[in-house]
Amino acid sequence: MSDLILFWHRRDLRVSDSIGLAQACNTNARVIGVFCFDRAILTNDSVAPARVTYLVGCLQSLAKDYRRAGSQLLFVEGNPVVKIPLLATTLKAQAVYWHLDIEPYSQTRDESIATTLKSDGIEVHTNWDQLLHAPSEIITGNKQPYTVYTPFWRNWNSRSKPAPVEVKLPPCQLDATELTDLAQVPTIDLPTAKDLGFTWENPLKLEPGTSAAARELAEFCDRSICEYDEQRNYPALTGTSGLSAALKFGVIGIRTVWAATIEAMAQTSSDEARAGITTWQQELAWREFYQQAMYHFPSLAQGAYRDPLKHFPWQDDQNRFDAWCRGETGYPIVDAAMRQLNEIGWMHNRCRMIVASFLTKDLIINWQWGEKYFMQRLIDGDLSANNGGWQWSASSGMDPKPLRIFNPYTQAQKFDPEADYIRQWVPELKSVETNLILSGNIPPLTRHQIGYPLPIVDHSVQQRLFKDLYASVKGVAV
Ligand SMILES: Cc1cc2nc3c(=O)[nH]c(=O)nc-3n(C[C@H](O)[C@H](O)[C@H](O)COP(=O)(O)OP(=O)(O)OC[C@H]3O[C@@H](n4cnc5c(N)ncnc54)[C@H](O)[C@@H]3O)c2cc1C
Repeated sequence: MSDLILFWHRRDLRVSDSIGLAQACNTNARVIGVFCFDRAILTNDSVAPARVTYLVGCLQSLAKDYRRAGSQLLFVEGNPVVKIPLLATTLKAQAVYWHLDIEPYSQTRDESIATTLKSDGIEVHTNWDQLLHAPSEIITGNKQPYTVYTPFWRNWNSRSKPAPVEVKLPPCQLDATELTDLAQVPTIDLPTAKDLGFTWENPLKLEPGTSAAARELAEFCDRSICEYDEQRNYPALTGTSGLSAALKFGVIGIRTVWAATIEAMAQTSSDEARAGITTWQQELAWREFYQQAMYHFPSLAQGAYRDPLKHFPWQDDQNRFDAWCRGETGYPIVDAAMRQLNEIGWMHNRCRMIVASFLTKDLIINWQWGEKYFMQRLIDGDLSANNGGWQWSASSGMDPKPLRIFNPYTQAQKFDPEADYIRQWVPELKSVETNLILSGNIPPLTRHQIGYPLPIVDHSVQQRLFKDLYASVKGVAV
């Protein structure tokens, strides 16, 4: 055994505020980082080019941070179950450190790797890092996981939160023998997204790397955290943080993010501002709620949580689905949102709820089709948040209000009252009067002239049909 520790990066692409990396660096050992391009993840059909492009950019920035500290980040490619133990044994590492994850795939993979490493006499050190509270920490009085958000939030919010962790990454260079041995693994140069088979030509919603994420957080705290309560629902405004991709890949530590909210709170005495900050903290709690749900109920990843929706007679019309994907349903707010997703790989939360309700309740298409399409497009695509959002919208998930049907017209009237967002993403509607766009009463001739489709379904008819189908599976009228 050498005095070398490997820190395996996964959803923690940073060298600051990192619990495991701080622990590794506090030993007297040498520490280097490793990232594995997992072929199983990269070749499944739910990968978004924008997400891979962001990931590669973040890895570039992480490698730079290692170099700046006089250390290094290694890259390997293949099956981590094979590659991580192979790298550790080749370098005769004394230990491998990593952060725990809630996803079923990651847990199975990690168990297998831990078993191999231990049988090779290599220590394994793991910590929870991506959550403010580990899944087992926030449980009901009966020691059960929460299945309803509000009591989860009360419990979660009542607990003190850990402060950001200081990391002192020491310089570490591999010696000549270690460098020669690496050829047996082998390590690779950091590939581009194109090398990995993904092309994303449009600008990214968020610049990759820790500095950009820190800047975005600071700007959000200056610009809009205090007005978050009023602004977060208006997609034409920049009223949200835009940090979702950074949080998904751990480009910023969750403790750092929380500390920023506490600081913002300390700097204001206005009740409205405090309400805005609290509402944003509640979004961070939603993120943790869905992660702990996935951890405790991994079958969520496979399908509906609620019984009535487990065998729902979805209509699954491929042509309607394709029109939804392209943003050509004839419903302006739905089309604007889907085109935003297709063009920038991100969609505003209000619009995610609108298009998800439209797909499931108006087109009566299985929510899992939408869940997958989102994963194929989103820069922030994340199993637990995406699955939670889709199950919430489909009324199949952990939510006490079972049937929620959004009216796309009233949603647009309320949240895009000047149709600015709609016109931004559906330019054919630029010269159409606002009230016609918002009410859906754009005359068929105008639609024809500007090349904008007729509505592919009638909202009131479909809403009735959905309710009838729901009543038939539930056995009660709705
Ligand atoms: C159908 C549907 C699918 C979704 N899919 C994803 C997804 O794949 N990945 C993802 O990160 N979020 C997803 N969300 C949640 C939410 O839409 C995004 O987190 C948010 O729009 C990201 O923008 P922001 O960073 O500006 O958010 P902000 O409003 O600034 O919120 C701050 C952070 O809190 C977290 N957050 C906010 N809302 C939620 C929520 N409802 N559930 C879980 N976490 C939340 C995110 O990490 C977000 O970055 C989905 C929501 C719905 C309704």
